[in-house]
Amino acid sequence: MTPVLVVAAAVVDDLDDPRLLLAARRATPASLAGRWEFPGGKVEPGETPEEALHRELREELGVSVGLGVELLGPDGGAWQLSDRYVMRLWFAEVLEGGPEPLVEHDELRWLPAGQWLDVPWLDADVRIVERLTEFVATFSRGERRSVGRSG
Ligand SMILES: Nc1nc2c([nH]c(=O)n2[C@H]2C[C@H](O)[C@@H](COP(=O)(O)OP(=O)(O)OP(=O)(O)O)O2)c(=O)[nH]1
Repeated sequence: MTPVLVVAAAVVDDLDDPRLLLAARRATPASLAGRWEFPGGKVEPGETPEEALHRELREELGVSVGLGVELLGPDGGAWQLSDRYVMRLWFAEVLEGGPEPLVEHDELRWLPAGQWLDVPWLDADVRIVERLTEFVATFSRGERRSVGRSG
């Protein structure tokens, strides 16, 4: 069976110099409640992944965002979450709105640099947060600190 595509965002305070990372604590379903994740969700038929991501962030957090670069994963460019789900993840910056935990989440937290791994992420997200941390550190050492601005 082809895995379902989930799209999500590493929302940071500033795409040009990311320090704070937004983590969202799941309220549902019971099996995932209390664990932290990247806001996002499944791509609906007829949507591009980027359209789905903008919709999910509006619905879940009440924000509109600008997208940065995609954090490519080891599984054909994506991140296998389980037998059923594969995820693609983009950096994003809030352009308008909250963010607030409107649905699915009961808490949002801006994690400071150096503390991005300090909440109990969903199991499949741990290696992604590790990669994200490395990626941002590499950028910060380079001349250009931006993690992009693509739409
Ligand atoms: N959004 C999101 N889902 C994740 C992450 N890590 C992870 O394992 N998942 C899993 C949890 C879910 O079993 C699955 C689908 O995500 P979802 O439940 O947010 O999708 P959705 O909002 O479209 O769901 P639904 O309520 O419409 O059914 O992906 C993550 O970082 N973000």
